[in-house]
Amino acid sequence: MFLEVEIAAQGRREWVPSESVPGTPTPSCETWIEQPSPRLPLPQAPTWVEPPSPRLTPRSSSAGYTPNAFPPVKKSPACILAMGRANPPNKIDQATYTDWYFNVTNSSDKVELKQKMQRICDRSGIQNRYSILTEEFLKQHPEFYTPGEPSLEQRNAIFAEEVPKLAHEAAVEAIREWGRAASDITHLVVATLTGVAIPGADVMLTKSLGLRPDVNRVMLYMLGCYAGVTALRVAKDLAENNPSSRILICCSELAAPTFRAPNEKFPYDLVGTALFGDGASAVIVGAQPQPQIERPLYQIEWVGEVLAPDSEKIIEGTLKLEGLQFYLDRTLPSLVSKHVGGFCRAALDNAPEKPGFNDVFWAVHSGGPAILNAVEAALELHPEKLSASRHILKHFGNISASTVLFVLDELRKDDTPADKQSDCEWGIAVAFGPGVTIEGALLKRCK
Ligand SMILES: CC(C)(COP(=O)(O)OP(=O)(O)OC[C@H]1O[C@@H](n2cnc3c(N)ncnc32)[C@H](O)[C@@H]1OP(=O)(O)O)[C@@H](O)C(=O)NCCC(=O)NCCSC(=O)CC(=O)O
Repeated sequence: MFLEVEIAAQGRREWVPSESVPGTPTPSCETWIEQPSPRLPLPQAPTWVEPPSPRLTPRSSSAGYTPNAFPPVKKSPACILAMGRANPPNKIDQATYTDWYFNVTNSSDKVELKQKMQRICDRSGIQNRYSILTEEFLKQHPEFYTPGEPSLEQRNAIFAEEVPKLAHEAAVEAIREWGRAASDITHLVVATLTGVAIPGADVMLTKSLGLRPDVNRVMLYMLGCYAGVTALRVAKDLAENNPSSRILICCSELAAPTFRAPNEKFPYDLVGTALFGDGASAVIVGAQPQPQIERPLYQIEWVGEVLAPDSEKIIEGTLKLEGLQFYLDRTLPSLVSKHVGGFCRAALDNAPEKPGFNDVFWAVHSGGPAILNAVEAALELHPEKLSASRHILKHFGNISASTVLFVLDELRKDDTPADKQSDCEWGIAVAFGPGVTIEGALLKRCK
């Protein structure tokens, strides 16, 4: 217990422990019980015990995965109303990337590591990707690849500008397609794994896009590659609970946080450096589309996520003075393979006909060829089912949270291999990331 006492000599008042004030009785437990404070009521016996949630029950396998407690909303479901994407202008040629990377980081003498990198690039399924990291940029920022050189502060300062800039471009494209004014956006959901800024990219975007100052913002920092679907989940709830709302989602990702010189101690760095690319995606979500003005693309029927048991150490990011260190365990593809089936089955069971895996269209996070192969094999998918995911991997690499939204965007185009899936009414967007988390959305294509 503390008492406020006057320290006369210094003319000020201070809070001191009651034991140090002469004449103050030491409070006993009984004293407290006799004089309950209205601000600290004694605990009451609980009258209602919450049943255990099936989403929080640890499982040894997803075979017994049961859908979560949120059934699809039947009235005014949220729809994707428009989509946009953006990449920086600098295009990487994957075939020559290894030479470029080892030259620019002054590491060409690391012959074995260079050969390993070439093998990873050759097997990456990537032809091109995009990056803000040009040779000129790196000349100005040697701290990005000088071993032991702190670079967190410089990286963050660059990301604080580049992340909203890229998101802005994607958002402008989405708003243009949507056909309404930016000031009609009521909510903004921004996801990124690239740096931390205060205020964040949500504030910069509000200003640069001319959104209303009272736009309601949600910032999703550091989730990982599944955040594109998390943003859809958040937007779905917002749209369905506020039918006139219009939610702008922006995912903006750069590969630069993990860029550094190759190091024998961290072989998984090579995997990230070979796979990750830069890109931003934007999506506008809303319920009750306005006839003649808004053209819904996909209805978001159900969204959910699940944690794979005991998998916290499979994908780990550590923020260091030298940037973000991203550990990717080699068992990730087999872990995805083990759990994706149960999750996707539960998701599809929310569709009226409970369609089979080959009866729907697929937007799978293009995490790497081994991830896509694992999903294809586990679900026994026909090869064309992942054509949009492989197309995005080939032309953009793994763009973290933006990837799955790039794939969804690709799936609505007529002139790509993805059009083989265009006659499926129902589909799934599914992504993976740290946790290990699997997050997915059941979608219905709008005619
Ligand atoms: C890296 C690959 C492209 C390599 O292709 P293959 O598997 O066909 O080829 P391969 O087995 O010969 O592997 C080539 C070389 O890479 C090495 N290698 C493979 N995976 C590795 C890993 N995780 N860590 C360190 N090294 C690895 C192999 O040992 C081999 O080295 P050597 O030749 O010397 O024997 C593929 O394995 C892949 O797609 N892996 C999954 C990548 C991944 O984890 N993606 C998710 C990113 S995280 C994400 O998307 C979510 C998020 O960020 O939130």
